[in-house]
Amino acid sequence: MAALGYQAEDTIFALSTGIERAAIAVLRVSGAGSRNILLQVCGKLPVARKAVLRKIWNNASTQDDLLDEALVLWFPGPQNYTGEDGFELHLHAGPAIIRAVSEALVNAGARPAEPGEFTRRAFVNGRMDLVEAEGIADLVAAETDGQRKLALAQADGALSQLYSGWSERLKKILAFQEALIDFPDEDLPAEVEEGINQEIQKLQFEMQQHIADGEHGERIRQGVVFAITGPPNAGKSSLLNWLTGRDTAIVSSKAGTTRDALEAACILAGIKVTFVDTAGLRETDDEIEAEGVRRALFHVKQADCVLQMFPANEPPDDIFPGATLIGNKVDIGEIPKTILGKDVFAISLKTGDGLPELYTFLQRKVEELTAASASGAPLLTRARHKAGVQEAVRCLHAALLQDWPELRGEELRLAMRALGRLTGHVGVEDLLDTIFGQFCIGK
Ligand SMILES: Nc1nc2c(c(=O)[nH]1)N(C=O)[C@@H](CNc1ccc(C(=O)N[C@@H](CCC(=O)O)C(=O)O)cc1)CN2
Ligand SMILES: Nc1nc2c(ncn2[C@@H]2O[C@H](COP(=O)(O)OP(=O)(O)OP(=O)(O)O)[C@@H](O)[C@H]2O)c(=O)[nH]1
Repeated sequence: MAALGYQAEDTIFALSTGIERAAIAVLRVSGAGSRNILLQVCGKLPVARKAVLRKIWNNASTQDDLLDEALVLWFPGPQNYTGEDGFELHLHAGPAIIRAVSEALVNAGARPAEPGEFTRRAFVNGRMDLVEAEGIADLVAAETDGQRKLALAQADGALSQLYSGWSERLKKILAFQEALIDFPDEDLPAEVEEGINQEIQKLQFEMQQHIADGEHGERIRQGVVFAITGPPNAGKSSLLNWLTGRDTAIVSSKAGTTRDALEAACILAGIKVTFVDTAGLRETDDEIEAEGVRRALFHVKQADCVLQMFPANEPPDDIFPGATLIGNKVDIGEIPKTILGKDVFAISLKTGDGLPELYTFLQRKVEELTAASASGAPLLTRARHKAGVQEAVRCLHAALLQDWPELRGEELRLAMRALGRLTGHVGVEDLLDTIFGQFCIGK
């Protein structure tokens, strides 16, 4: 199973806790040499899976170099995270202690782990599939409640079950299909073929629905993007600063202050939301400002939602398709209730008028953009999953068009293969370096 250059037989170690100042540091060790290495640094094997207080030595047999007194956990394989022997040292987190104990582990035969190598071993040893492993990476990186829930469902196997459930159903279809090939002369009822077609169509529909809902999963994982646009001096920077509670953007009364797109993120309704404050949109001879306007248009096109702002007494003539209209500075002038039939939020960033209503609206919008699937099925979260499911849909489509049972069976097998590559049950050696290289060290 191991990819070229991947050393599965080494015993690896890493600092699994953060590198900033902390009270405790966990060094995690995994691999066949764990037992001997643990004996060398702490003398005696603790009871399995129980925390015990032990002295840590450079070499326990001579007891001449005491490094720390720490909690030690012995995790014999295969019933543990990686599926191979391992242990943990919960040390006092002084950098000198971490360095000295790391050196002792190297002296005893361990080597530093590559990013994601513990989880890669868990995958290689059959403790989890690829989709679950990706869920663990997302769990470690989760900053918002939305990301946490999504990653947990994935790490717990909900998404894997969806994919392996589809595989199982394909396997059944294939079995019926084989029966049609093997017994062409037996009068198999016409319903069998009809049933096969219906089941393929049903699968295809569910997969397409999963891809469509997947946009929400990708938004939860990567964040929703709101572009704030409008003429110079509308108050875009002021809105951005209010939304994020920080002085991110320069606010000034000189029109054209914001020339480049400025980004700031906050958490709304449990979701990461990035607001992009774009340059004021206007005709300009200034080359730098013109570039700013070009970038603004780019961000507006990319955004999940556009907030189009204008100052009192200057309602826009054009509305971006789908934009939410916000009229600012209601404290100094007129703001129409609607423009071209669209509702307008009248606010004042100076007095705070209308801001609670706008905030509630933005929360609703975020919820709408990241809502769970109607079927309750777990959401797709990555481009890799989307590509895999799309490939399976393509094969099912080809199978439906295929009259020859043998060729149709081949398309069904290709669809199964696409799903198998998702969970890592078939040929993924070429993918592993890319997937696990994105993890942090110690995971
Ligand atoms: N100190 C510490 N905390 C940690 C981890 C760790 O490795 N060390 N984890 C690591 O990422 C996570 C917990 N994940 C784990 C997953 C499985 C097993 C494990 O030993 N599983 C066995 C036995 C299960 C049982 O006792 O019920 C198994 O599944 O067979 C341990 C930790 C989060 N917290
Ligand atoms: N009276 C009043 N002034 C406001 C309000 N909101 C913002 N301003 C002022 O309007 C000016 C422009 O605000 P900005 O937030 O810099 O506007 P902008 O749209 O980012 O402008 P550019 O950077 O030029 O694109 C500043 O002097 C703000 O203090 C408001 O609700 N009422």
